[in-house]
Amino acid sequence: MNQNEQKKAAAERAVAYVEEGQVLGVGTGSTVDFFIDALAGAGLRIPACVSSSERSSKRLQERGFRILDPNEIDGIGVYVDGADEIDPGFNMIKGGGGALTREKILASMAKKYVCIADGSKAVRILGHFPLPVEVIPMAVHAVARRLEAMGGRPVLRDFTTDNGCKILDVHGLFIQDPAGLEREMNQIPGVVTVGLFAQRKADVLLLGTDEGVVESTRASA
Ligand SMILES: O=C[C@H](O)[C@H](O)[C@H](O)COP(=O)(O)O
Repeated sequence: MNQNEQKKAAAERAVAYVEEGQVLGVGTGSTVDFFIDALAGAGLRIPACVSSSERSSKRLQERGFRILDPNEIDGIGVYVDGADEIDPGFNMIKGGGGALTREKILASMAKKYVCIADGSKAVRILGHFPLPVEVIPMAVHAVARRLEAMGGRPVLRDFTTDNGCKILDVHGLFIQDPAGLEREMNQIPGVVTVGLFAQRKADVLLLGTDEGVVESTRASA
């Protein structure tokens, strides 16, 4: 299977995790696009969705799904989203599509996070993929200097997020302590969200591979 076929296979498998009658959390990205299409074809009874981006909301609405503001609900049963990298402990780098802040909010509201990805996303150590950091526009230079002092090489993305903020993609990191780095970067004034998901990890991983979809559950310890 090529990369897109792996994404599609993982996305289609995720439909089995959707709980009928419950509000569904939907992330952002090319793998999630496949998921939305598969969901639309499945004919499940889904009262509404909350989504992590304008892009996904639009795709969902075009396929007949109702979108709610997360402020209108108390929690999410299942949240389905992709990842840019995921390590054996299910720590992730996310935000390649720029939706990291809303993704982190929805992931934090969800009982179960189902991660869908192609095989290239599974890594031993996070950091080959540049780490996205969403930043308040007036703090871009100050935050970039702090990230450089931490050993990274931040590059400003030519992009404005759905929240009106900017993204610094931090190259050159070799992330041996994802939770520690997430905490440390979160403390930098002007940082909205770090695209490291080490405090709220995925619970289930559906990984598309040449041999089919490999399904695994995070060890709770
Ligand atoms: O902001 C985007 C998200 O974190 C995506 O889940 C991530 O970038 C993976 O995207 P894709 O499914 O396109 O590889």
